[in-house]
Amino acid sequence: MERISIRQAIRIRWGWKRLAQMCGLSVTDKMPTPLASLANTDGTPPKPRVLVPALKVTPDAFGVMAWANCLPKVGLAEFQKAAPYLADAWRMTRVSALPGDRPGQVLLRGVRVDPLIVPTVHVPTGRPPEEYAKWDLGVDEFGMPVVVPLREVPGMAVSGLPGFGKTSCVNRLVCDWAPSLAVQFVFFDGKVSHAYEGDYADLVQRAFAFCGDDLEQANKLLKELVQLRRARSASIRSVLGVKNMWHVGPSADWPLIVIVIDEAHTYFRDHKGSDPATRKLAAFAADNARLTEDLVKKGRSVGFLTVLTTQKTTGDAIPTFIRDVCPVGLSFAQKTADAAVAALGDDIREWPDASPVNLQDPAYVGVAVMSQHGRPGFVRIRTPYVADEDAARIAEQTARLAQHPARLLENLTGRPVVDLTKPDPEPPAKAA
Ligand SMILES: Nc1ncnc2c1ncn2[C@@H]1O[C@H](COP(=O)(O)OP(=O)(O)OP(=O)(O)O)[C@@H](O)[C@H]1O
Repeated sequence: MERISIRQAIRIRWGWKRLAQMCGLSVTDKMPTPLASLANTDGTPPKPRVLVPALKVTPDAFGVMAWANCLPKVGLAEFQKAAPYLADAWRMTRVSALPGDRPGQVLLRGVRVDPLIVPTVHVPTGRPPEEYAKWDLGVDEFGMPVVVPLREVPGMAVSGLPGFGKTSCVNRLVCDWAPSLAVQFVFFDGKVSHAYEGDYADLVQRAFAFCGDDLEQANKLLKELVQLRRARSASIRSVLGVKNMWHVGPSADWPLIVIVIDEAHTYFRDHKGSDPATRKLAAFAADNARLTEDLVKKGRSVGFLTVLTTQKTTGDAIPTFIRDVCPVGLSFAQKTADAAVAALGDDIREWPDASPVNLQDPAYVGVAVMSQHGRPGFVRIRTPYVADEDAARIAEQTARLAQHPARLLENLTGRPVVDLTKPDPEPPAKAA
């Protein structure tokens, strides 16, 4: 693939001067340079010069990256307008024009093969990540890496039809972060009753707690987590000396707690019926939603990140008061436009090309849609597959790093984590 791209890059470089002029990416400079004026001794008017943007082309497996310098009246907008013609001339599936690495530069990304339909595999290295809370998701439709910073993010919702890669996507995050002592995991898997049955059978070794589809057990574990959240909130100033953990970053003593709630609808779904058993389930579901809301709404500054995955993020699956406070939303294929709106917000209606409804073809297993960071619109991402053996290897290698954050906090404060059933402790009296 790369060899073909090298040949294409050479052809692009050779033909650039002519093509740029034909695509309107040139300017005519009528004013002679001082050197031309000096050289002009016979008095004839100097010829105008045609300037084309300088171009540097680099090939890679998907196609080429080309950096072009802007000229007067030839800027990003002109390159964006010319992109479809460049794609045809360069024999590319798509060419995009983006701002370059520095002002006055434009990056042209040409892809020969569509990166979205080429499945990729990620083999976790087993080394701690260089940066905390950085989520490498995969590549976008132009083969460019997509990274989501999850610092200060309290929650995210991953949705999509069954079998389109939600679990594999979350697996990657867990495998990449598992080698760090500054991250602790807890898994809820609403699809199974016991950890050994489901997708988390191997990863569970790296978690400090696990819960299956039992609503009562989930309620107990969520209560413990809220208890821990409250204990952290009460002691963060005295232990870390700051009000927000992200100002100092997570550490082995005060780790980032990643709560993965897979098949989240299991825990929150409303149970209709008047018999005592159904009423009990409904009460647990309502309480689980309330506790999860607490973790998402109040957990950010004390180091909680809640990851909810479900097939549909409509209000009946994840209560809207939880979904709407998750700043990051990712959607794999969806069946209906309403499901796409629930997952990605109303804006997706204005970007029909990017809608996850178009991803129902099996070629798009592992492809997700996310809103662009700091820009309008949406990005489609090819996420890599993480093999079960690799996930198992990482979990086994890092199992000894799993520690209960409540015990870690008790070591720091010398006090047991407060009981949720007791009222809030009085705030410490202000120093005179
Ligand atoms: N990124 C990917 N690239 C290629 N194939 C993938 C990818 N992710 C998943 N798959 C394939 O799809 C199958 C189902 O993936 P996964 O379990 O992650 O889906 P899911 O959306 O979590 O489904 P469910 O909702 O049923 O749990 C995997 O066994 C794998 O074969």
